[in-house]
Formats: sequence, C-alpha cells, structure tokens
Amino acid sequence: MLEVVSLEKTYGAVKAVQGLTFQVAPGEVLGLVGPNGAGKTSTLRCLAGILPVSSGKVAVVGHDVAHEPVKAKQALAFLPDEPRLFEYLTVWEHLNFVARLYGVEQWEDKARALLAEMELGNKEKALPGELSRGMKQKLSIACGFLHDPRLILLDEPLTGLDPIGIRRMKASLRKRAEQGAALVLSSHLLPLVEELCHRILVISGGRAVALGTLAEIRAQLSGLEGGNASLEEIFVRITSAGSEERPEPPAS
Ligand SMILES: Nc1ncnc2c1ncn2[C@@H]1O[C@H](COP(=O)(O)OP(=O)(O)OP(=O)(O)O)[C@@H](O)[C@H]1O
Repeated sequence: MLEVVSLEKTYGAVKAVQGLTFQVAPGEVLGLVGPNGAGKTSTLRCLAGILPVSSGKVAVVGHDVAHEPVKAKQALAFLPDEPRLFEYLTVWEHLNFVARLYGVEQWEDKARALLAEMELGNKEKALPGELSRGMKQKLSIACGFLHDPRLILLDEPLTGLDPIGIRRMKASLRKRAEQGAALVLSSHLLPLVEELCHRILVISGGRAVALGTLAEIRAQLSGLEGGNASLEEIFVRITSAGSEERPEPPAS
C-alpha cells in the first residue's frame, strides 16, 4: 500500500530525513516514533505529497507521489496534529466540500455515520469557532475518512481528545486497519503506539534506528532479548544521546 525508498528531505543545510526505506501493507499499522526534531512530521508530509521529497521515492497503491500526485493523493488521507478547518463552513458543509473534492458518492449517508462515530451528530450546523479543540480534531478526522482512504497518515492523532474520545479513536483506527487500510501513525504516546501498531519505526536525527515488531526490536538489543521491555524503555535506550546500543540499522 505504501512503499518508501531512500527518502531524503532537506531544508537548506538541515538534513531532516535521511535514507528512509520501508513498506506498509494493507491492514497494517506502523508507528513512527522518535525524539523532538527526529523528522517524523517531515516524513509524514513527504509521504502525503505535501512536501516535495529531496530525493528517493514514495509510492501509494503503486502511484508515485511525485509523478502521479492526484492518483496517489486520492488514495490517502493526511491528518495533521493541528486541525485546519475553514472558518466560514459549518461541520456539515466541511463534509460536503470534501465529498465534492474527492467525488464521494452517497456522501450524506457516510457523513452522518462518521459524525455519529466521532460524536458530532448534534454539531452539524456549528462553525469551527463554536467547536472545542477536541471536536475540531474529530471533524478533521471525519473529513479525512470520508473518501475511504486506503492509506491513512496521522500526526499525533489523539492530541486534544478526552479519554472517551481516545478510546473511540483507537477503535476507529483499528476498524479502518481491519477493513484493509494501511496506517502510519506518529506519536509521542508510546503506550498508544505499543497498543495499536503492528510494527514500529524509530527515527532519530532523520535516520531509521530500528524497524520491526516490538519483539523483533527487543531481540536485537543485548540484555532485552526474550524479555518484555516496554517501548518506552527501548526508546530511551536507542535514542539517548551517545547511545551505542542501537540495533543494526534496518534494511527496510
Ligand atoms: N520548514 C522547515 N524549515 C527548516 N527546517 C525545518 C523545517 N521543518 C522542520 N525543520 C527541521 O527538520 C528537522 C525535523 O523536524 P520535524 O518537524 O520533521 O521533526 P519531528 O520529529 O516531527 O519533531 P516533533 O516531535 O518535535 O514534532 C528539525 O531539525 C527541524 O528543525
């Protein structure tokens, strides 16, 4: 569903992402974790075609994001950490607008179901200014899900949600993966990543420092093989300054 080969992103002299290679299969949830400034948002923006890559290749359902941007973007949804909404469109008008952009058939039924799923059923006529931070986040997610994306890219998806909202969102994300979507989720909430993600890509300084299931990453770290060290323990160990305990750099 997603193929990333030797992805590089530079901003002037800053090398934000260096040599990332990985794939995500249908139904798979990949967690993207790393310290502040590691390159997670830059990576997600390149995958979504929002930022041009400096070199390397990103393909979504076989469509190169640089050469077939419309086909690639039709198949994906990018949900940023800060919801970006239109000040003068109501909740319902947002969904109508997105439906027209993506040519979604029978969008009203889908929109109603999504608003119920996001607990926004009574907010159809509200403008963004009348919504709480968490409600804006849920509207942004509902808009992202409306065209049934096959690849869902999420940057800190649970920011601003209350505990019930977090639980519902986890269920929503799991449901999309079970229905065959591929998900890439960046978060500093390591227990969430551990719970939701099938595989984890740890990046530091723009480079991949570990890629695999939690058990696979543990198995590469001396003293942790066969144990049950949490992702947090592993994260601290392999991303701490001066760490020499990194697993072998992942090939893909
Ligand atoms: N527009 C930009 N111009 C110049 N440098 C940038 C720009 N955006 C990001 N960077 C730099 O690229 C590097 C990676 O930033 P990025 O936002 O991708 O990291 P991140 O892993 O998402 O961090 P955080 O966890 O703090 O959100 C950092 O060194 C950052 O300063």
